[in-house]
Amino acid sequence: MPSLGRLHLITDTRPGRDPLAVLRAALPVARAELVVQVRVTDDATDREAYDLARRVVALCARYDATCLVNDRLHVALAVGAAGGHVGADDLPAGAARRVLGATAVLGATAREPGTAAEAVAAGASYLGVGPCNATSTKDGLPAPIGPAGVRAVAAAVNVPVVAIGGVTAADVPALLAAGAYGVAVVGALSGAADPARATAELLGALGC
Ligand SMILES: Cc1ncc(COP(=O)(O)OP(=O)(O)O)c(N)n1
Ligand SMILES: Cc1ncsc1CCOP(=O)(O)O
Ligand SMILES: [Mg+2]
Repeated sequence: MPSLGRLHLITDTRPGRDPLAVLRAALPVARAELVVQVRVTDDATDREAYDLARRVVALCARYDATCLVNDRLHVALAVGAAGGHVGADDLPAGAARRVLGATAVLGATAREPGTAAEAVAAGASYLGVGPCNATSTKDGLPAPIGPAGVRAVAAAVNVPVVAIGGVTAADVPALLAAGAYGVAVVGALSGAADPARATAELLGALGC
């Protein structure tokens, strides 16, 4: 399996956003370093998730980028995505691994070392760790864990740790120093005036 990309772009399907335009800007810059996670709002239908994921898989294939699907693993399988990402309200990591198969990329959300180690033992191949900072992109999150929280999780596992939550290029050096392998962003790219440039800034900070 090729190594996991370090820059994870999570689709922003909120009203007024254009996730495919952001993706088209980011892909030529980040290419195989980009992991695109198709994340739709909870009220989106499976058909809407499928239609978006199918288009993302096709775009990613042109650049050797990786497409994952958040939550809806049946959609991941249906579109031939490389894998999926699950959290506390989704299938447990072990069940997700059984659904996706042994070779798929499987991300699991973790905020502290104990649950992180459990997720890895159950089959997670990377961890999404956060929220690192405050974010307006997702409601109901616990308090930010900052680089210190990322450090605690990274020290407890032997899979890539992807830091998430209000992450900007300015945060990346401290997150890497804490043991993060990469970062996952919504707003830093979706809200950027120039998403291609913002992609290049994030990659530069990641040392890619
Ligand atoms: C890389 C990454 N990390 C964490 C999450 C959050 O997943 P989850 O806790 O299941 O919340 P939702 O994204 O499903 O609302 C993620 N998606 N990606
Ligand atoms: C889905 C998710 N899970 C934890 S924070 C977050 C949102 C990340 O978005 P942003 O990069 O805009 O803070
Ligand atoms: Mg989820």
